[in-house]
Amino acid sequence: MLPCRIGLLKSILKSTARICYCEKGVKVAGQPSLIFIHGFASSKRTWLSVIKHIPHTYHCIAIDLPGHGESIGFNEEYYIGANVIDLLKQFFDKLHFIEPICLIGESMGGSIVAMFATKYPFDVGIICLLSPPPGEEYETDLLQQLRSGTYHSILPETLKQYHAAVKSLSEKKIRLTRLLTKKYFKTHLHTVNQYQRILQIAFEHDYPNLGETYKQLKYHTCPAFIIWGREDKLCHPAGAQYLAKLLSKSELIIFDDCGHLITVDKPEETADAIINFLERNPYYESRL
Ligand SMILES: CCCCCCCC/C=C\CCCCCCCC(=O)OC(CO)CO
Repeated sequence: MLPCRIGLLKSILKSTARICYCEKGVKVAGQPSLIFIHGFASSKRTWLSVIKHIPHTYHCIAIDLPGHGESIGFNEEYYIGANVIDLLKQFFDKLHFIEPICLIGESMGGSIVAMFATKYPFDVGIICLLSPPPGEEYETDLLQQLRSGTYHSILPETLKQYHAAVKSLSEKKIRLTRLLTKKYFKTHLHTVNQYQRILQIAFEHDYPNLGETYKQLKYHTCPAFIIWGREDKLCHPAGAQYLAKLLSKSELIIFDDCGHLITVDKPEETADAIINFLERNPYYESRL
């Protein structure tokens, strides 16, 4: 089991921010720490299924983003990408990593990884992007629907919407027991308004600039690993090729029988693929 810690930050903004995180292993000289960033309306918990397959010799940290999981004490300013990036920078500085980090982000977390890498290139040694929203050029119907303000496909509020959401985001035959469903409605329903705000702000501020953000990545020389699910209905799989072309040292893997939720559909395969990529891209190369 991963111990949970709270990193208390005197924030750049008025309020005090707390980033809650889980940690496995210790920092190792010559090896990047792996930092996992979850997607929208998710939390560090989604990574546990992946991290349990990462060898103990690696240092892993999974964080809760502002407004998510057990990270608390935020105001709306923290839902603006630039502020999230600076908050993460402060947080990483406090942890005193010995090497440039390996940043791994799923979905919206992947966009955050891309934004972080463009703003603080020297802090980052390797990036892994798991089906990030590829920007307006590659928009799916589902994403268009979200952008126009209909959120139930990822923020279900009724039992029917909940079943439909799970079905469209994952290829796994998840047996929705009453316990699982009850848990969702207990933990999520009261935060629906907050999540809606996060989406509104993201679509207003950062989403329109995603194309530009990804384009800036082409000046980035760190190795980049892109992972996608062939059956992704939310973030278009064409985004995989698009990003792979933009990034100079990139590699791409597309999982069959895999929807948008890669950490649900292919947790072990994801861990294995990331470790394999890291071992084929030794840390010293990323400094060149
Ligand atoms: C904390 C505030 C961060 C603000 C920074 C925003 C930067 C990104 C800009 C726009 C993203 C729009 C979101 C598109 C849908 C994401 C789908 C997604 O994450 O899927 C989840 C399941 O819900 C998978 O785990």
